[in-house]
Amino acid sequence: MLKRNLFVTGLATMGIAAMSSFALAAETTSERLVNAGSEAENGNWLMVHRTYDSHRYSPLNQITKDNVKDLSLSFVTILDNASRGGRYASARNEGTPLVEDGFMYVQTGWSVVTKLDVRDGKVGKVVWKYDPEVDRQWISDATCCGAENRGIGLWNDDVIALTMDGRVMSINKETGELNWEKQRADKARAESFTGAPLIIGDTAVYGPAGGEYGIRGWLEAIDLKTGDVAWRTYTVPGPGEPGNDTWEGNAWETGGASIWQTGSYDPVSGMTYWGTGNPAPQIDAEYRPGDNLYASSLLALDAKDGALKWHFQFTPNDPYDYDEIGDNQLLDVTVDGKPSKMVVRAARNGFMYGFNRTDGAMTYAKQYVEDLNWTTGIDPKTGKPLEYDPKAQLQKYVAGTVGSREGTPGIYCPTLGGGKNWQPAAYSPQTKLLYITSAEGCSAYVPEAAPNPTITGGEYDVVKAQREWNGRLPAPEGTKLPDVFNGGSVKAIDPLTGETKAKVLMPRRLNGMLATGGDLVWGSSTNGNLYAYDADTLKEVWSFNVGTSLGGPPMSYSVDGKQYIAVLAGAAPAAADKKTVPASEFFVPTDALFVFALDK
Ligand SMILES: O=C(O)c1cc(C(=O)O)c2c(n1)C(=O)C(=O)c1cc(C(=O)O)[nH]c1-2
Ligand SMILES: [Ca+2]
Repeated sequence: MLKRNLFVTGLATMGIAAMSSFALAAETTSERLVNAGSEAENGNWLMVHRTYDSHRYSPLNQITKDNVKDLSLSFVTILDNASRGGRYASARNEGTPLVEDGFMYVQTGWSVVTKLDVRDGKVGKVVWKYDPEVDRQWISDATCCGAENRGIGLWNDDVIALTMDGRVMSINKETGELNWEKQRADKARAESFTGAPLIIGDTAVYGPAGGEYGIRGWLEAIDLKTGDVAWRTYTVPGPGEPGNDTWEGNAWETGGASIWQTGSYDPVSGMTYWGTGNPAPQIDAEYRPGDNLYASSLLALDAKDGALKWHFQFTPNDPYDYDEIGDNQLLDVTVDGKPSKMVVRAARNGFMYGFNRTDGAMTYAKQYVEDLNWTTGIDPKTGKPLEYDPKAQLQKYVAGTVGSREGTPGIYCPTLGGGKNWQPAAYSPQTKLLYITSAEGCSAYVPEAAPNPTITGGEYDVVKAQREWNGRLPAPEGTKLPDVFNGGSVKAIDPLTGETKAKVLMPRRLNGMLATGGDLVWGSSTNGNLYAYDADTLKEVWSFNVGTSLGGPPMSYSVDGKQYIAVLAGAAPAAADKKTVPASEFFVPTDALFVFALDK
């Protein structure tokens, strides 16, 4: 296959003297990544959640509550035609741009990587583009959610990027040339890569999406010096391994527990924290009696060898599609006068959880969504939902919330998509609050028996399986959903207790959060708006509509002392977006970068 590399500046043909005028980017060493939150890196954003603790906090404070009214658009770069394909109206560019010393790196839906020179603040100059020429038809036909990307990584002189059709690529940062690529996800099983890799030491850590159609999930580290696999840990235990008995028969082989949002890393302990997706099939638990470890769980692993140190399962035998892939914030705090190392997580099942991140002991679980009906609470001792029955093979939770193949819908809140989904949270060390964006409301579905038994068995035609079956049917006409608020929210939560301190309700959740040093919190929407909120009150203090659906969460960087806010467009508008921005109905999905700064 021909690989297209467009060296836009023509750098390759210039002399050495001319080249020296291009400030060669410094190496992204592992030391810099460990210190990505230090003052020396204030202007940079070197990994998808900015720092290993996943705080998505930029200390830049030029833009404040008082002057944000003067924020304006600095430049726009169209990155591609909208990554349309197959069943989907557009790509979902859910990535966070990375910025290192005035150069930006982004990846869009069809896995194309672009390097831009953003130093002059007036235009995003494309330096190079690398197009891995992914199998677009396969992506459109066989993946659950279309052409999606949640970001990339930087390691030394290279960009580390994953493709939706399952490759790990190392691309030279200066030249945009491919160093090497490895096919790591199994297309025959519909494994694909949608989450960003996490660079730890000389490895990249990542795992595949594909939990909707029966993969056996895994997390893997690749040695970036050699391209060899350093370790792979399956997120569903095999025969003889602890937890395999939580799957009836051979259901473990296609048990899901995929990985599609990037984990966190504690460089002091060497532990890395990742969430896993739903057990497969997503709604119909009758295919997989048992708790289904380690699906819908938080895993703590040794980053050196992938050994599982502890796990916590949020929704055992999950009958709601409550994937728990979401981001996890690491916090070093003082509780009752004692230092405490925590990991916190707003779970898709509607509860905010705190854990001791050394041993996994749950410190609290508190409801954060407006409405939740599938359980009456979480047992503070066991961490299990109160209705959990350790002897049952199929959990029923609160009556009426789990549907049956016979046609009774399960009516449950939060919705199938959560609660909080992949859209990442941000934590501000100034306000000591965690900012999340969540869906509010309820869903109703009927589990759908597979038309033939092989469809859940792994040896199937993934494209045919996608067309024939998605494991659930809409509830029968006339089914009444609980009469509750239906939409989205942004909430400020005290991560030590799970208590909600401020909130704003809206028709649809945002694409993830950013917190900045000027006491602002930022979010972007498929309605085309970039929003700034007061970090204390969540009062909206500024917004701007870009005229096309934004897809990714915002980030912040600086060049020569000037602070910028950047965000990716590339998504389809939703019906609810019309409530806030009527014109969104006619938005044309566009793969683009929007960058803002104070106009002075
Ligand atoms: O189980 C999986 O492997 C898997 C993968 C993905 C994905 O990679 O986008 C999503 C989901 N599940 C999912 O359940 C879900 O709600 C979802 C939303 C989105 C999105 O991009 O907005 N992706 C996914
Ligand atoms: Ca899923």
